[in-house]
Amino acid sequence: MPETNVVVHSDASVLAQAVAARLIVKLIDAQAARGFAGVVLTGGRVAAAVYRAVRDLPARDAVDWSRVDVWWGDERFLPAGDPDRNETQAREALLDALPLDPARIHAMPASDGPDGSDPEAAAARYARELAASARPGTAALPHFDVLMLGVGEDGHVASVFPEHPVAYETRPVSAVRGSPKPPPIRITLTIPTINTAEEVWLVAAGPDKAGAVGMAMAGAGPVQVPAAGVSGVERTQWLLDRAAASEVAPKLRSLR
Ligand SMILES: O=C(O)[C@H](O)[C@@H](O)[C@H](O)[C@H](O)COP(=O)(O)O
Repeated sequence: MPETNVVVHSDASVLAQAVAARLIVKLIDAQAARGFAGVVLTGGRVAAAVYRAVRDLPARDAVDWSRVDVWWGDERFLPAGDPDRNETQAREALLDALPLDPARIHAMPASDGPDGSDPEAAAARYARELAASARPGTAALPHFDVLMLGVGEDGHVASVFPEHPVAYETRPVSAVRGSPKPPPIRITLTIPTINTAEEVWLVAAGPDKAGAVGMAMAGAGPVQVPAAGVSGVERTQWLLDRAAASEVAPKLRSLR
């Protein structure tokens, strides 16, 4: 039976440190169990703080980074190297400091890549890349040990926005046009794909996220609040600071 944990930390800085430590342990355990680990990164300020905390933790060297597959949950559809790309920000905050196998860093296509400015073609390309790394016996997806998500003020996760057509998508990867959060064109894993991850971590900090987090945990619909529609096969972790947890029913919290 999948479980849901809610862990509330005192502030955004402690949250980032705690999530970084949790991620390192998760990757170590995954490698001990299966020899490799798959992590799905996201974008945003909270995620970037976690990446910097991982970079600065000496325990990071306990992970065999050469056997970690790095995927993205979503990407802003911009030219390669654009500072607003989630890949660019993750590389600057963490990945460039790690002895990763470049072939195991699976960035989503850029808008100046092989598919040019066609986000649908780029989304299809990423779906093929996922399928090429799929677990034996599954159709289309690799094993994601942990899939990280930020939470938007409107309740979006990755680039699945409330009431947006992408919230109904069942294909593994989708283009997103008209994103309410700039830039307007993105690529995203869809909710069904997100929900194949062994663990889904929703990481949120600050009072502006309290409403979305509160609604998601109070049973809002997944189209109105996409954060309500995600869960890990084994575990869903809500990793919050006190401000983001301020509208979560006290009985659902485990204060740290
Ligand atoms: O491309 C993006 O912007 C992210 O993938 C997005 O889903 C982000 O995680 C949330 O909007 C939270 O962002 P903050 O942590 O900056 O609030």
